[in-house]
Amino acid sequence: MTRVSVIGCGNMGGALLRGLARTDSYHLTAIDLDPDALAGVADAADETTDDTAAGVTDADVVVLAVKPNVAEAVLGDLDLSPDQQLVTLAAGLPRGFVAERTDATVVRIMPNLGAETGDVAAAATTEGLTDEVRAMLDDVGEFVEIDESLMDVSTAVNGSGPAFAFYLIDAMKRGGVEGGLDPDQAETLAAQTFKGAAETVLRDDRSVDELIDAVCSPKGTTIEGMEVLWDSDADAAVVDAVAAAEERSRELAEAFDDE
Ligand SMILES: NC(=O)C1=CN([C@@H]2O[C@H](COP(=O)(O)OP(=O)(O)OC[C@H]3O[C@@H](n4cnc5c(N)ncnc54)[C@H](O)[C@@H]3O)[C@@H](O)[C@H]2O)C=CC1
Ligand SMILES: O=C(O)[C@@H]1CCC=N1
Repeated sequence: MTRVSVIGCGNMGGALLRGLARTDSYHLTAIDLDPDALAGVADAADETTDDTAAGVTDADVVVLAVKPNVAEAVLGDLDLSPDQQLVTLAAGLPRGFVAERTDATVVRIMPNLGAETGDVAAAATTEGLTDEVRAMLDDVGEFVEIDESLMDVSTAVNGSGPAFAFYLIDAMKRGGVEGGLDPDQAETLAAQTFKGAAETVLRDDRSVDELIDAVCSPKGTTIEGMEVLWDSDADAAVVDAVAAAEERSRELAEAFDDE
């Protein structure tokens, strides 16, 4: 059983804890200064504490899931040994910045909120990635190994990506509501449609263009909607959103270069 301590049990740390708790492979310690955050993950964790130093002592893997601007202070409270793994997931926080402040083996990852349901899309730096962390990421979804230079774009695509997907689901829902569907039913239909389409892209050998073709019957309904999308800048707006998030990740990283 791998002992995992998660420091910072907010949106991301909480999702990871709940995802790992779905398996029986982990002893989970939740660490946070906020009692409400600890109460929110009490069902998933085996232990909860606001004592960071004590909470990480016996951990095989320590996950640093606090905001980037408090990471340095938290690292100062840790005294980890070389046989421990430190997983950092803060946007923009360079792996080297963390590695300079701990004796533990450090890997940088960019997960997303899908961890909660076992559907994470995560990227991990090849540097510092161990089989123990690979197994953890496997247990909460899918991951790819990348060079750290690609972490900013990964942060945009799969870290921020759920927000972009929520936005698109909401637009689809709005279309349904405008056509007269009940809002709850429209949300179910829109969200389940995105889920099914995502599964198809992941499992089917056909390209996205071929899959679009498979939905478009000749002179049918879909082609009418696709013509509207192809004539719009919808795809360019999504590409721009990814670029803006990527740029912000770079800016966050620059703040650590100055130190
Ligand atoms: N929210 C998301 O979808 C994703 C977030 N991330 C990264 O995860 C990190 C956390 O983000 P969120 O979960 O969204 O933030 P959050 O604000 O929801 O959670 C942060 C938690 O850290 C706790 N905390 C603050 N100082 C602490 C300390 N000294 N010791 C222990 N706990 C402390 C807070 O009480 C809070 O519960 C960030 O670095 C972010 O870049 C990465 C991928 C996705
Ligand atoms: O918005 C953020 O900065 C964090 C990192 C990726 C998702 N949420």
